[in-house]
Amino acid sequence: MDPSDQKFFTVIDYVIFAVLLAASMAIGLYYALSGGRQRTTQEFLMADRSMGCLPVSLSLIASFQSAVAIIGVPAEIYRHGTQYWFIGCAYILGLLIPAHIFIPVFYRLRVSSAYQYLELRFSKAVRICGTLTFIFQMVIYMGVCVYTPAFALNAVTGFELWGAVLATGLVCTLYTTLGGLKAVIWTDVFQTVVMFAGQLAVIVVGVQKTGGVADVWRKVWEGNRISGLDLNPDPTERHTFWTLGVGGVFLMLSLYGVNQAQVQRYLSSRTEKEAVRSCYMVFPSLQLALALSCVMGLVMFARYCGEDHSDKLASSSRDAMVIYFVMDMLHGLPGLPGLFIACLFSAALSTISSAFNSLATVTMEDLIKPQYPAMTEARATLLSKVLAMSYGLLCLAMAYLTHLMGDSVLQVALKIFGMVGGPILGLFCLGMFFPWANSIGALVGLCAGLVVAFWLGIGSILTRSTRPLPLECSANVTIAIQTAFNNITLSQPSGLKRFYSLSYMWYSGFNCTTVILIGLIISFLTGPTKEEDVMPGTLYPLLGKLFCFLPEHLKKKLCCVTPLGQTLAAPQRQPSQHKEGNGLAFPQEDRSSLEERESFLPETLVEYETAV
Ligand SMILES: O=C(O)CCCC[C@@H]1SC[C@@H]2NC(=O)N[C@@H]21
Ligand code: NA
Repeated sequence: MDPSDQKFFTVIDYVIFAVLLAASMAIGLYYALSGGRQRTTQEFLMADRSMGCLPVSLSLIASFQSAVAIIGVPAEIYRHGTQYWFIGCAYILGLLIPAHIFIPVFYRLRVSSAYQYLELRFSKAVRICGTLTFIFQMVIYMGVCVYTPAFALNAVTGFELWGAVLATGLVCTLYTTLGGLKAVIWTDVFQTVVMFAGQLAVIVVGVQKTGGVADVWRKVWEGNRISGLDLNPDPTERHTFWTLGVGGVFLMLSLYGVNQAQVQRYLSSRTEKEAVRSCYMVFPSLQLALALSCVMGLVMFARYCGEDHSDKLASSSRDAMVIYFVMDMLHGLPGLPGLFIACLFSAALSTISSAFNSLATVTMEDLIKPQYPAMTEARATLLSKVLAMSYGLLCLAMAYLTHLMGDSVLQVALKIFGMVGGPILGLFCLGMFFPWANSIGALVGLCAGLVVAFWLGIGSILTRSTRPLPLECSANVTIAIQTAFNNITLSQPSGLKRFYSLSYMWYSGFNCTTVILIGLIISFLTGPTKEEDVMPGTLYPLLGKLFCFLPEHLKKKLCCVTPLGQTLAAPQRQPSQHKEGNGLAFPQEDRSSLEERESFLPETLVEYETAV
């Protein structure tokens, strides 16, 4: 099927795509004109802290399930087999730890941005560095997310590339700017449904066109795409149970534990229990999303492995071949290509809108408001909208930068999370689990972690050794030859080369550990913080729980055993606060008022304790 002459899209397909954009716009407009009409930052950025756990859980998934996963994961499965599916094992701890450690800490401090925690625990400088690192990470990630669907479509169907990027970027910027977090969450819900529907349609049609489930399974099995449990402990092995199941936990924590986009959703929940429940509800839907994209890769393998499509497939980039497969399956079924396009752009829009909104929030809360505490609510809300708009335009520029990256988009996205998200995760862990850590240690730890992360990341790109091609799709090659082929041990890299060949799935864990180690060493060298000097509510007694077998007096000396801080009541009005309404008051109070607030036990804490 030659892309040029095929008429891919009938009118109905364009209509479906247009309906998706229009529906997203409508939701944005609805929230701009209803409720508080987005007149306060409390509503615009925090959805009035009124959200239920179902929309929040679907929005949590949508934030980091973009076209990158929908295109990148099937391409991954097609080339390397189902080893990647083991990342699903990382979802267990990757969601339990955020639910029972990070959410309680953030929720009880009643912060609006995750980085306020860093000021409470360390200092304003640490907060600003954390915020800037987050902004850097999300701006690059946004570029990948806008670019992926548009580029892949253009490569296969000639679908107007920059027109699609502009349409996506503008529609997304508009409804995010108009409707705030409420609009972003509800469009995420709608877009997640479209995302699942589109992938399901491709799988059903694909299986049916490839001779049914039995045939698909046989072809996939013979092409040995079903990877077994690979327990190879070698950390330079790209995908094994350890790199995905354990390394993946750190990746998940950097996203679902401390990433502002997710923290903002937890904080927009009605109660702490709702936030914890929404985190639990992410698990089944995330497994479903992973299964859909993996099965899509298997069906694609079954479809093409027998026949020789390698010339056409090889011509387009590895990621675009997924679109090639989809168009091959769906063309001639009016409406379905349009549904998949809508699915692709829904995945992109829901991620980009979350990124815009979280970027506007942290820029407002962490960089601007502390400088202008007397800013009026109206001006602050207007500025937040201007920020959402400007981040939208910046993202289009980043999309062009992605054009130059060239690697598989899934790999690029996961590397960004590992290189930048890992150190941020390390910063929060340093603050929450180690009472001795001080501000200097945190700052030096973060900087050192970022330097090492970029040294490793860039080093791995520059020294990318041409590993033996993975199992090619020649079904008739006997497994013996394949395994022999795969076991060709390249001259095992040594020293620095070995360091550069660390699997990218270990980046999050490696960089997080670097920040913690360096942060602790510097803290001890510059005078460790005493536990009683730490702001209450900013420590989690992880070490106390891990060493629960130690006698009490040893535990007291060794590590913090203070129970987790209590839910602090809604922040009192402060003289410095602006006149209208109680905007995003965050705990700038001095220690005394915090202790005073600690005195009573607000309902949410009791509720939470009984729930868990
Ligand atoms: O889809 C993307 O935009 C990024 C790729 C997936 C990011 C990680 S992988 C583990 C977790 N599961 C998801 O669906 N997203 C995150
Ligand atoms: Na998404």
